[in-house]
Amino acid sequence: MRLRAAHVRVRVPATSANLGPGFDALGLALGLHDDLEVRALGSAGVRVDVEGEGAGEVPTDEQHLVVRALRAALDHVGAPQTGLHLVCRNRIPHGRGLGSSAAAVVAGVLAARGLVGDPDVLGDDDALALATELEGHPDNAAPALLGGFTLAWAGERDGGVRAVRLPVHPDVVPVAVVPQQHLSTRAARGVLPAHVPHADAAWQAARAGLLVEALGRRPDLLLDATGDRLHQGYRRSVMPESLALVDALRARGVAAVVSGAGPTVLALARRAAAADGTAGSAAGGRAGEPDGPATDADAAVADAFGGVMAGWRVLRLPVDADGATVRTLLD
Ligand SMILES: Nc1ncnc2c1ncn2[C@@H]1O[C@H](COP(=O)(O)OP(=O)(O)OP(=O)(O)O)[C@@H](O)[C@H]1O
Ligand SMILES: N[C@@H](CCO)C(=O)O
Repeated sequence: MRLRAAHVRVRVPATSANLGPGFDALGLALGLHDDLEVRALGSAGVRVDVEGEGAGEVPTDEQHLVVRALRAALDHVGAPQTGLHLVCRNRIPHGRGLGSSAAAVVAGVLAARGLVGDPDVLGDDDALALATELEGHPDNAAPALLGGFTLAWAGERDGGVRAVRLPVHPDVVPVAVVPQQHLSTRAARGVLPAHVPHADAAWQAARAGLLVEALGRRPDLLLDATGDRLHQGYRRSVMPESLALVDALRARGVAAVVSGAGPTVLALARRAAAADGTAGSAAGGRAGEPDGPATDADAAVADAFGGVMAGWRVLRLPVDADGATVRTLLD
């Protein structure tokens, strides 16, 4: 096995996992992306340049998550290691529940796919298995890789990770309400109990099934379909403001959930019937950030803030239908 390409460009979407009832299983790709450029160098070693999210915070050596995933993928397929120069242009906030770590892992795996340049190597199944192994759970990795709304599970016979894409109704607009506060997934998983009541598991199973129907064909059912009893309540102590916002939005009829391991709140809103063309967002997203169409949740989001959540950003994002992409550059 040899490397057939020396310069590749990768784009990976943000993702929101769980979506309420689908803990560690359901996920949605969002129109907010990290871009990565990788050059294989003749010399050994690694150089990492980071712009945007994570700049000055993430390691810029062999410990960088994209580098670790890329090297793991090269080893996995028996390709040679190489010197690397990475340029990371990051837009996905870190430690906020928008799948930044899965995006970094998937970016590294797809960069390896591009460098190897063999269509039979590191296909989607293999890439998902490897990304899941590195990330620990598949619910962000699957939509980051495949795009859209995904369901991931462990196969009955071999335990291997599988994923399918499910339809999303075109009226659905995900609205991410993103705090400044970081929370690591590790910390948010640390407060979960080892066991949950059987009645809660049964209650949740109905909602997880309903969510597939609601997101695909019946957005009017999204409020019922996004209920959760298996993780969000247990996490209240480590993200009280997020859960207060979820409660306030749900009380106003908005299908709000904790995005991934939080603390971002995700509302699965609907495109407003008569879009008023209003740009901007309830709490003022930053210049240059994506800002989708007006939704039926905008007034509730503005109202639920109550003036106490300064610094939170509201991002109306499209669903990303493409998933991760890799291109080989000739130079
Ligand atoms: N683009 C990146 N480059 C390098 N390291 C990254 C990158 N993105 C994330 N990381 C690492 O992953 C950490 C965040 O991962 P974590 O799983 O805690 O949160 P998340 O992935 O943003 O949220 P969630 O898993 O709940 O969606 C960062 O603090 C950083 O160490
Ligand atoms: N299912 C995961 C998503 C975060 O990566 C969790 O909630 O811990």
